[in-house]
Parts: sequence; structure tokens; C-alpha cells
Amino acid sequence: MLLEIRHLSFSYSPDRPLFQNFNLALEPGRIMALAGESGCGKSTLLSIIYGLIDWHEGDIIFDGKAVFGPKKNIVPGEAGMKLVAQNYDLMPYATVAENVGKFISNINLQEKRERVSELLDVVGLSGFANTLPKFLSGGQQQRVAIARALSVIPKLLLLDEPFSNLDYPRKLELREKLFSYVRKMDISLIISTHEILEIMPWLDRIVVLKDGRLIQNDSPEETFKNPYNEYVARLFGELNVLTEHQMTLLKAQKKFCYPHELRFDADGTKAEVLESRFAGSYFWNKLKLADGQLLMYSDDLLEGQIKVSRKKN
Ligand SMILES: Nc1ncnc2c1ncn2[C@@H]1O[C@H](COP(=O)(O)OP(=O)(O)OP(=O)(O)O)[C@@H](O)[C@H]1O
Repeated sequence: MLLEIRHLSFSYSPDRPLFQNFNLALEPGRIMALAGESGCGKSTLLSIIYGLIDWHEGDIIFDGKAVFGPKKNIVPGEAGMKLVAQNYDLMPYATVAENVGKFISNINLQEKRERVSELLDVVGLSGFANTLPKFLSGGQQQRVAIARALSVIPKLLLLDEPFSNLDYPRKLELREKLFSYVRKMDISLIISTHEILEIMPWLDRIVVLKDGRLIQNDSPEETFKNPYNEYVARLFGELNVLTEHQMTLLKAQKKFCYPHELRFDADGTKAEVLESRFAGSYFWNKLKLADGQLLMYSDDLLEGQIKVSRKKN
């Protein structure tokens, strides 16, 4: 294992424990997402792993060695580990290129320039090498911090919501370049996110947290198809929670059903279309089915009475 968290306990205040006997492990070269509602402990866990916070009990082993908090390790951060937190901590009077090159050796300046230029390309900031951070947007500063974290290839990269400040096209571009680079360089990654669907294709593992507790730790496919509970299923977007009667009519084995899992079926059960709205790549529909309402996505606008069934997994 590259990282092992064993029996971790931590709270910000004694009356509100956050992590209690928390365990987690990461194999080398893997990409793991930390998912869960706001306040579930994602940022805190990343800070603890990086040694920025003293925890109360338990061990964190990184690359075979124990990690310590600031009481025992005054300069935080293990060699081989980098954290990009939500405060980017850039040098204000240094250019973007100088910030990115901060940890790169000056022995070969030509090599350093090339490396900085490659990293700026990865984060989509090639035109900003000579700009000062104060002239950048929050999202751009965040990307400078990511480039700097990648400048000396870490074994483990910790990213706290790296796409949160980006507009959609930039997010897509950075996502593609960043994950490709991380895979190419065999960097292990733990990434916290609110938007699990958007990064799902690149993940090996999804760890779902709620109030500091580990709710599920599975592959993306398993988590999506067999969410442990409603909280986990809701991380993937809109969700139907079926009534007993609806479960019987739809011959559903499970209580949860995503809107895309419902489909037209001449042999299906009757439903009434209450609303049908254009939503881009699909139509968003609200149906009345038996004793409750359901959401269903369709290719066409719907109206009146229709028949639906639940797709098999
Ligand atoms: N410095 C602090 N002092 C006291 N409580 C804190 C501190 N930082 C976070 N908390 C609390 O600890 C819990 C976990 O917070 P944390 O920031 O780790 O959650 P998160 O999952 O990263 O949230 P978000 O997705 O909103 O960033 C929350 O209840 C939060 O209010």
C-alpha cells in the first residue's frame, strides 16, 4: 500500500467527533475520489494525510513511513506527497512561471523552462507565464497551484476540489489533461469532489463520507449500480425513491431508481406525464405513477398517458 490510515480519530471540538476509528488504504498508481456532502470531512481528511493537522489517535503510513502532524513535524508535507488545498498559497510577487518552478532545481535552466512550459500546458495556462497571481482569477490561481504541485513528480497528489472554480469548458479541458498526466506519470491521486459524475471515468475508487464516517468504498461501477443507501445514490444526481406499490408495479428489486433507468415499454405500467421539459441531451419528465411521482429522462417530449418499465441493469 502507498497510503494507510489506521484507526484514525479526530475532532475539531470534543463534543463533535469527526473521524472515529477511521480506516482507509490506497494502492500505488490509483486514483481515488473522496465524495460526500459539504462538511462530511473531505478537506479535513486531506489536511490530516498531509500532516497539516494533529490528530488524536491512529497512524498514517505513507510509503512505509509514519506521517506526523505539526507538533512532531514542523515543516508539513512528506517528501513525495503534495497537497493543493482550497487556499492556493502562491507567492504574490513572483510570476506564474516562478511559482510553478518554485520546487524545480536551477541546475539546468533550459530544462527548468521546458518543464514549466509543459506544466503550464497541462493546466491550460500557457499564455500566463509572466503574469503575477493577483491578475489571475481564482480558478487560474488554483491551476497554478496544481502545476506547482506536479512540478516535482509526487508519488501521491492530494487535490481538494480542483475544478470548483472553473467554468465548464475549462473544467473539461483541465480534467482531460490532468488525469492523463497523472496516469502517464503513475502518480497516485486522492481528489475530493462534490461532482462525482464529472470525474467518474478516471476513477479507480470512490470513497463516500458522511459526518466523518466511511459509508462506501468501491469501484465507480459498483458504487453507481449498488449504492449502499440513498445518501450514496444521491451523489450521482437525481434519484427516485420508489414506494412499495411502485416497486411492485415496476417489478423493481431495489428501492432506488435513477431517472435514466425508466423507459417506455408497451408492456409496462401506466403513468401520467405531469411535466416534460427540454434539458439538452434529454427531456426531463415528471410522471405520476400509482401513489407517487417519478422522474424519467426521455429522447422526446412526452405528454398524456404513457407506459413505462424499469430497465434491467
Ligand atoms: N477549522 C475548523 N474548526 C472547527 N470546525 C471545522 C474546521 N474546519 C472544518 N470544520 C468542521 O468540520 C467538518 C468537516 O469539514 P470539512 O471542511 O473537512 O468538510 P468538507 O467535506 O471538505 O466540506 P466542503 O465540501 O464544504 O469543503 C464540518 O462540520 C466543518 O464545519
